[in-house]
Amino acid sequence: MSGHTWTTGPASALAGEIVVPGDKSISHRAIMLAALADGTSQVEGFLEGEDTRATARIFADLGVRIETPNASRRVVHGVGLDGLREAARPLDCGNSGTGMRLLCGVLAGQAFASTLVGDESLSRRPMGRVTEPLAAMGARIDTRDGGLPPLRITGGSRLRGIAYATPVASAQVKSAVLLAGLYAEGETEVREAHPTRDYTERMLAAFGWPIAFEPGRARLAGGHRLRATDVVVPADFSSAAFFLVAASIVPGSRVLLRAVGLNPRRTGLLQALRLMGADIREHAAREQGGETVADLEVRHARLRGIDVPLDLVPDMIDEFPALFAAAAVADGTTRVRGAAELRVKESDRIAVMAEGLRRLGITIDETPDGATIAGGRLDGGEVDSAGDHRIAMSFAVAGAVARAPVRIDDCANVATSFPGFPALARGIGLALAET
Ligand SMILES: O=C(O)C1=C[C@@H](OP(=O)(O)O)[C@@H](O)[C@H](O)C1
Ligand SMILES: C=C(OP(=O)(O)O)C(=O)O
Repeated sequence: MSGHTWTTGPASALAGEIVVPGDKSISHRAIMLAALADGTSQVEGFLEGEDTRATARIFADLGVRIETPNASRRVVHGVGLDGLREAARPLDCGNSGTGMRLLCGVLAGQAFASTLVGDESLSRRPMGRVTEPLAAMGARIDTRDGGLPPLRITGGSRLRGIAYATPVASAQVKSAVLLAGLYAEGETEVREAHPTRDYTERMLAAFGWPIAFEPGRARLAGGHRLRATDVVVPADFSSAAFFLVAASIVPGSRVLLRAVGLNPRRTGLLQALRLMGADIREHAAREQGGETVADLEVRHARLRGIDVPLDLVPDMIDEFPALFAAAAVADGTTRVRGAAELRVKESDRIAVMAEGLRRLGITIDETPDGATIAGGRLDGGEVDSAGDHRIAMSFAVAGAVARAPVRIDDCANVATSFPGFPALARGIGLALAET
């Protein structure tokens, strides 16, 4: 396991080629759909993170045989849509909102009861956003304190399809409803005011389930089967993001990130960084497992502050901690609005980033749905990641251009999405020590 405290020091030019691990969103979904399919599926490029391993462990607890012939590969012996068995213990989603919310949809359709639990952070995250539409479909799910985990899903309910307009831009909510829709009578439709990542839709289609989808709308009916399919998981853009920012801000840098997934619903940060003046080029764009991937070459550039366009927000929702780090060292002011969702992630990412950047001498004003960040020179100091993987990695990157070492506390959860980050970071020249 990676150390719990990191110290980063000033870095000179970053250089090298790296391959970041597999996409977290796709890895979760690959296990879930392969488990519910008829036949055996291979998953290649599976993210060996704690979040996605928790999902695989849960399906094993539900009676699915999952083999690990080697790291980053899973062989999933699907049990068919109605082949899951009641687990002998509560199902532990760990730190993963994606795992818990998508599983809610799957488990609402089972004949048996299940309990979903999570770690301290996940136990504070809102689940009403999935339990409410699932209840409207006929599911019975009990929560703690009006919407928090643990979740007790009664099972055995007859589900009915619904037409649902999501009140928050959330691929997790959309996916939970669509997955319950597999078990529902009639048609299930989800509409979104702001389109979100469409991996559930794409993967359902790849597993042979009839589904119609376009940005902002997805529609399917119950009563079909999933057919085993091999899945190739591309490298996670959200993990690449830290290196895009690092190489952009450290003078003299040139870093090549190989075969990064560039689903348009994920690459808002790429556009935001380019608006800030970043020099990021895409090479050898190609298809891999139904997704576009490309090699990203990033060179140092002088960044300037921007007003982050509102329509980019859902496409970069996990990248705001990294964007805040870039904004902190850019010339001028960066304004983020329309990003209230950041307050209900693994931590309150607006508050935790603001607190840490202030400790490093940056002026930042919080608003309920964003922040105004005055770019400047970072001092050294001590910051707390609040156990949030993306905050820890963002400060590790920011520390490379601070005047003095930055100590980052509570970094163990980086293993949830990006095991091996410290070694890869050191490999391109970041000075990162773990204790
Ligand atoms: O569907 C997914 O795989 C995810 C959706 C997003 O969450 P929301 O649906 O809560 O926006 C994102 O933050 C998370 O990291 C992964
Ligand atoms: C929000 C995240 O994940 P999840 O919701 O799955 O915990 C994330 O990885 O930044």
